[in-house]
Amino acid sequence: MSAALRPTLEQGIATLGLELSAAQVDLLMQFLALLQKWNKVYNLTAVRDPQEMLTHHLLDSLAAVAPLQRHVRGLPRAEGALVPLLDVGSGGGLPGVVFAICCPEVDVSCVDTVAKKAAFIQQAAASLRLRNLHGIHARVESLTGPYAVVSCRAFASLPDFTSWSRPALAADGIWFAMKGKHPAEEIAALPADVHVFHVEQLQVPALDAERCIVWMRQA
Ligand SMILES: C[S@@+](CC[C@H](N)C(=O)[O-])C[C@H]1O[C@@H](n2cnc3c(N)ncnc32)[C@H](O)[C@@H]1O
Repeated sequence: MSAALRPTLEQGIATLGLELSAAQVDLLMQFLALLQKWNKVYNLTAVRDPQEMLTHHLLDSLAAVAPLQRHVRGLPRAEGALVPLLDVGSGGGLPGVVFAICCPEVDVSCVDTVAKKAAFIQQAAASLRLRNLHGIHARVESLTGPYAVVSCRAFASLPDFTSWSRPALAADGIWFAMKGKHPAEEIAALPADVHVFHVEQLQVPALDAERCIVWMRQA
């Protein structure tokens, strides 16, 4: 059934200007199928309609891929070394699994307090053969890094996200928070030692909604 959604996915990828191989598109479709299958058992996301899963989850996460790639490709790193990224409160793997599929140069750890969600990520890593994807069952507050990038989507307020994940962030790392409309009040509530250096507007294909990435670093 989800094969019928492939043209919409491919159209979205083209609109976003992403250069993904046919194998990566296959993996995104397989991930969508896994999410649909295991959502019935594990209750991974409230979104149940496959078309809506594609637009609200996959395309929404894909909209953040080019900004992430731009950042990661600008980082100095030894040849073959992967950039460690922690996706906080990843739930059913959004955006973490999408990042692992689209950015092989990034090593993605998805942390969630709910055991079955972390187990789903481990299962997805095994069945999609993604060696750069890991599920961690923990509270983010208990993790230490260092991660060069700490991301989240639909997780918590910016003050909570940054204070809970600060021990996991590398000294020169960045926070990458996916948000709806510009979160001016949350930004105003951040402590002085968290510096917002960019709020980047995103356009999600086939979704008429406001989206942005709040880029932050330790001041
Ligand atoms: C609203 S869901 C968002 C899931 C996913 N990021 C998405 O965009 O669909 C928030 C997730 O954060 C997890 N969570 C809440 N508090 C957490 C904590 N302190 N550490 C790690 N995960 C947490 C929840 O279990 C839940 O799966």
